[in-house]
Amino acid sequence: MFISTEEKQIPLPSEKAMESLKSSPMGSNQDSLDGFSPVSEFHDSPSIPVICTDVNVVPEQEKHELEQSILNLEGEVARLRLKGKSLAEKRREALNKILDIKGSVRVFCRVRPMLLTDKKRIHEPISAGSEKIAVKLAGTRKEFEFDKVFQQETSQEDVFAEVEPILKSALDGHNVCVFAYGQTGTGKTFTMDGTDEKPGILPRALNELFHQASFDNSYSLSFSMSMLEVYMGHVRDLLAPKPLYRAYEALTRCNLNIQTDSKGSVEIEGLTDVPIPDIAKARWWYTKGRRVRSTAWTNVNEASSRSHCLTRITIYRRGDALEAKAPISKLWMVDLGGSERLLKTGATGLTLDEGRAINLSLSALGDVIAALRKRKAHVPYRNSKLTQLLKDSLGDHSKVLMLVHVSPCETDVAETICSLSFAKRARGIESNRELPEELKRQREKKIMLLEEDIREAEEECQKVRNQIHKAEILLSENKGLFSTTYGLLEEEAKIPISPKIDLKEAIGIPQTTKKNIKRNRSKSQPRFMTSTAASRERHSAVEKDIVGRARSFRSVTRSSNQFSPSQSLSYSEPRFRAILQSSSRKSRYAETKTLPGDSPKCNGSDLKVDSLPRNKIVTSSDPNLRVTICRHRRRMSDLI
Ligand SMILES: Nc1ncnc2c1ncn2[C@@H]1O[C@H](COP(=O)(O)OP(=O)(O)OP(=O)(O)O)[C@@H](O)[C@H]1O
Repeated sequence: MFISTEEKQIPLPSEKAMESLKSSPMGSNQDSLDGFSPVSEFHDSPSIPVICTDVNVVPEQEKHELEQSILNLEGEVARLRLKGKSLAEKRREALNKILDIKGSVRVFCRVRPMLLTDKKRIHEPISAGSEKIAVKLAGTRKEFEFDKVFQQETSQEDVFAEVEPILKSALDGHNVCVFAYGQTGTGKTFTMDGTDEKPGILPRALNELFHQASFDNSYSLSFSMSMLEVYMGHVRDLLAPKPLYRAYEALTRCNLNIQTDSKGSVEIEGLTDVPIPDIAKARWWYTKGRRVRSTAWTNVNEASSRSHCLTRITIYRRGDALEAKAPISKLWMVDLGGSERLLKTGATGLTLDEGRAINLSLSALGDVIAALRKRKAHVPYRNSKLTQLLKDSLGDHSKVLMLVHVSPCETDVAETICSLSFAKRARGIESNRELPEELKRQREKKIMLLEEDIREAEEECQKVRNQIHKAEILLSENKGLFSTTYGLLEEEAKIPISPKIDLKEAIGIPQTTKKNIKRNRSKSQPRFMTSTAASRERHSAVEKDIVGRARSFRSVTRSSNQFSPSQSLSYSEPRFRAILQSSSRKSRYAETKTLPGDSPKCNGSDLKVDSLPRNKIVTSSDPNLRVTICRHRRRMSDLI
């Protein structure tokens, strides 16, 4: 018999048996085949030596080849994983280059659309382009430039599309901060949280993180979440369990200490950090945190716009080399307090203090970002709680994205100019020092090429992931096949007489007593087909030898990380052969499922096989197995 693979036709040992059978005096006669049992053990009759050799050695070859196929599939999975890792590295490098060109601090501006509640506009105070925004005030025109300007009609999807690369940086191990800054009512919360119909950056980012984690083959990514609020210079844990009775505990939870360890990593003492194993849990905790914030605001008469709300996602990974999960990065998403009160309010008392606190922290944040953008040696982190909290996420190797929100209303123009000036300062580029057009064009071209590289790497990565998935399915099926078939064979070796019968029991054939089995077996086979003590001994010696060699082969193969190209391609051959042989073996087992008194025979379909084109031959008489073989073949061809 033959099976066709992509590369060539492989003669299977059992085919030799069939051919030998035909050429033998017995094989030339159809009737004489009735006495031939494919499950025969060794038989010592010198008149039909070929049959004896084949039917006894084939199972060992099948076993060896199936084992080889498993090893090759394992090697293939390892090779594909390595390929995936190197593609991911390529993508990471390209993304890093883009972010380096664009700068580790990026500032976007979003103009809120007109609302029904807004006063009717008389003049258009704001005109926005893709990177520039101009504001008219009392006959003067001020122009501001940003990395990106989102006009009034920009959708949440489009905003998120620009934010997404920075999330990938977080997954790549960079600490990341995304800030929403602006006057109250300009859409900070809309951008960060959004609505159910139009989700904002935070829910989309959570989705994206879990989506990316589900793709990650080389590392097992996991996440945890914390939420806190900075109000009047105090740090409050938004996810802490309710401190119902202990006033002291409640107080300390409202004023957490910030520590920096020897490596410069920021620790917030006692801050609740909840694991988020899936998106549903993540959303649940996020909603809880938001609700606590709102409640607190109502209870203590504290406006959301007068505190900063920070959500921290810590990203962990457990890699091949890492036993314990280790945090790799922090992703901060910050809805900053509204800035207008700082300018407008002539408040006294608590309101004045709140205004001062916000004023101080926002200006401290502006100073830090400007220092980072200008790559100054000294960065003034210590000037506010907000910047202390974010110290390790605003420095070297971190990425910062500031989204400045402005109102389109004429009545808010003064506030708008203040916000845009803050953003310009954070951006650290004075108008008169803008890049020349030619340099800009070159940068854009380079970015486009790098983006193309990223796209290609991602597409390739996706293909590799699919291949890994398919190879893993095949591997687990092969392992299952191996353990069902040969696990039982090893068991059967312990029973000296009639070893095949236990296999029948194990594969679900109605049980019969050993006595019956012996009788049936002796009835079902001519005496010359049954194994002798000597042949059994020889069989077991051969088996031991093959198993020993397979094991030593396995250890050699496993020690090697990479398979040669020929191995990676040719694994399909033994794999098919093994499956086919296993199936033919199973079909032979099926034939042993004879009722007492029945004699096993080569049925007509078995004989027809030879008249079929060789590449169409499927040896199994078991329809389930035929399906399995076809499925395996399809998957293997998908893989290549
Ligand atoms: N891009 C937008 N598209 C549609 N509606 C928007 C947009 N931006 C803001 N809004 C609407 O404007 C109103 C104020 O927005 P939002 O509450 O997000 O402002 P804010 O800056 O967070 O205010 P605060 O500082 O008080 O929290 C909301 O009703 C919101 O739905």
